[in-house]
Amino acid sequence: MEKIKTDILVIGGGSGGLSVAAGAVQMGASVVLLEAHKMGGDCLNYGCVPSKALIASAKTAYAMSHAEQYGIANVTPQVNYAAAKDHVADVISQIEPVDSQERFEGLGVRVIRDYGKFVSPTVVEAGAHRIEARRIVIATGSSPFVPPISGLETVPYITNETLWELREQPEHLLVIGGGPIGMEMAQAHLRLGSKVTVVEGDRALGKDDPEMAEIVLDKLRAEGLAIAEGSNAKEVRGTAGAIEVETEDGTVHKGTHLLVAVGRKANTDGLDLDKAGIKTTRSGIQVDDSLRTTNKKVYAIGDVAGGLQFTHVAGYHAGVIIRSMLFGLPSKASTRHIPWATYTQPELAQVGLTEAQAKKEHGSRLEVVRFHYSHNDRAIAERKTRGLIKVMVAKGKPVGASIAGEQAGELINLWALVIANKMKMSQIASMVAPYPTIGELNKRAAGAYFSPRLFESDTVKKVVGFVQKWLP
Ligand SMILES: Cc1cc2nc3c(=O)[nH]c(=O)nc-3n(C[C@H](O)[C@H](O)[C@H](O)COP(=O)(O)OP(=O)(O)OC[C@H]3O[C@@H](n4cnc5c(N)ncnc54)[C@H](O)[C@@H]3O)c2cc1C
Ligand SMILES: NC(=O)c1ccc[n+]([C@@H]2O[C@H](COP(=O)([O-])OP(=O)(O)OC[C@H]3O[C@@H](n4cnc5c(N)ncnc54)[C@H](O)[C@@H]3O)[C@@H](O)[C@H]2O)c1
Repeated sequence: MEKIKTDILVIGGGSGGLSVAAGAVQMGASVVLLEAHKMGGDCLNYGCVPSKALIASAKTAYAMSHAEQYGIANVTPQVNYAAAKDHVADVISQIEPVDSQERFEGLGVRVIRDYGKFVSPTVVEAGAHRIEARRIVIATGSSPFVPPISGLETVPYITNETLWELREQPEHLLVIGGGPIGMEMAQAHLRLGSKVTVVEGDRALGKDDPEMAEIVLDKLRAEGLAIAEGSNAKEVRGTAGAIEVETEDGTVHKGTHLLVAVGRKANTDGLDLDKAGIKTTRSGIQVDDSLRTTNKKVYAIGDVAGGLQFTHVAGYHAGVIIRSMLFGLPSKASTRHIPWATYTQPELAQVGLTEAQAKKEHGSRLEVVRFHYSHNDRAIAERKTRGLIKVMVAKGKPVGASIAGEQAGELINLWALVIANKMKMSQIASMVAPYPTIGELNKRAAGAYFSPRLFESDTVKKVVGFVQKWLP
């Protein structure tokens, strides 16, 4: 058994772990990184990257069959599902070097490709290595949650881990779960030519503002997606190619393939957390505001910490703990300014408070401004007028923004900056945006906030009238 002493030990080489390792080693700490499976974790190998690559194939197919509105004949795309998966694999391979063992070793990180488990509060064992560290970071991510649906264990089903290996195009894909994974993959498959049925126990895209989610769901339905909401899957049966999902109300949905996307389970099994005095909750490892576990020398970040589960959150967490681990400075994680986006078309994005949350928090002080995509010239030119931006404002400052529409995931960036820095609506209104861009929507939302103050105010009218009388 090789004994290693290090400043920082990172368990898990995904979005969170790699960010900590790269940052810490480049600032002078000695770092050991354990990765039991693939460098890059879920995002690169089974999550964000492959899903967005498949969405790109699906968008292309959809554009080909909906070209007529631009004066180009519609064509039926000849989809080669296996080739689309080759495209997905190629995209992963282009990004892979950034997360590779070679790159991290080049930075000075000692990378051990083995599974880590605690043997004491400051010592972790990984294969033939025993690593003692001053600070330990658990960044082991999450895995697909397999729900206790009767019969599921007997039926072949796909998760986000196995979807990318599937080469035969599903004739009819059944999706259990209408969250971001379910809806992104449902629309992608629909546009690639599969029939798709989503079975959702509650409300599809249920973590987002219902008014905004409905804009996206309307479009998905119009494209031909079958979405059964309020339909909890109770039983699954059948064999490969002939699968049935029965919901609690007795409805039976039939399909050829089944994708299960009902949320995530934190990867804590096998870490022997009890040997290090680390407690867990139902959603993951218990952490305080500074992302410390119940063992003060151990931090947990990213999906395993059980909060918002996004790559940019794992990266943000890395920054928060580097400040405290390397410089001993107080550092707290907040969720207030964290945006997210779902990459259906139209996209759905959120930062800060939703309208309902803002009403609860700010009551009568809250003003909600809305601006529709149908008034944006670029959206009209592109024929992408389905969409809405909604900004929640309290005392002149945005406290939340929700966007459904073309490039919502890009547009939300501005509001993430504004909310993170507690900026005012007047600062957005003073921005000059190039014409004609979809991005003008952001400025027009600020305009919608000020318009009534300027154009419907008797005082303004009186002042202008008075000045005009006297101006030479
Ligand atoms: C289909 C899908 C699409 C997604 N799309 C997006 C998106 O568009 N945008 C977005 O922001 N987020 C997206 N996400 C979420 C994103 O992938 C995760 O939030 C992110 O990967 C979490 O990073 P992490 O570092 O916490 O965990 P991971 O990236 O999963 O990394 C954890 C790593 O730890 C390793 N590991 C686990 N246990 C051990 C152990 N004991 N010893 C050693 N190594 C271990 C694992 O092998 C893994 O490599 C998506 C997720 C899925 C499933
Ligand atoms: N664009 C992105 O950033 C992106 C994309 C995909 C995933 N992700 C991340 O991955 C996480 C997990 O995504 P997800 O979609 O698996 O989870 P989710 O928790 O967001 O959604 C799961 C859905 O499944 C439903 N459900 C649960 N049990 C059911 C049952 N028996 N029958 C029918 N419906 C059932 C739930 O009501 C819920 O709506 C997300 O929360 C997000 O953090 C992000």
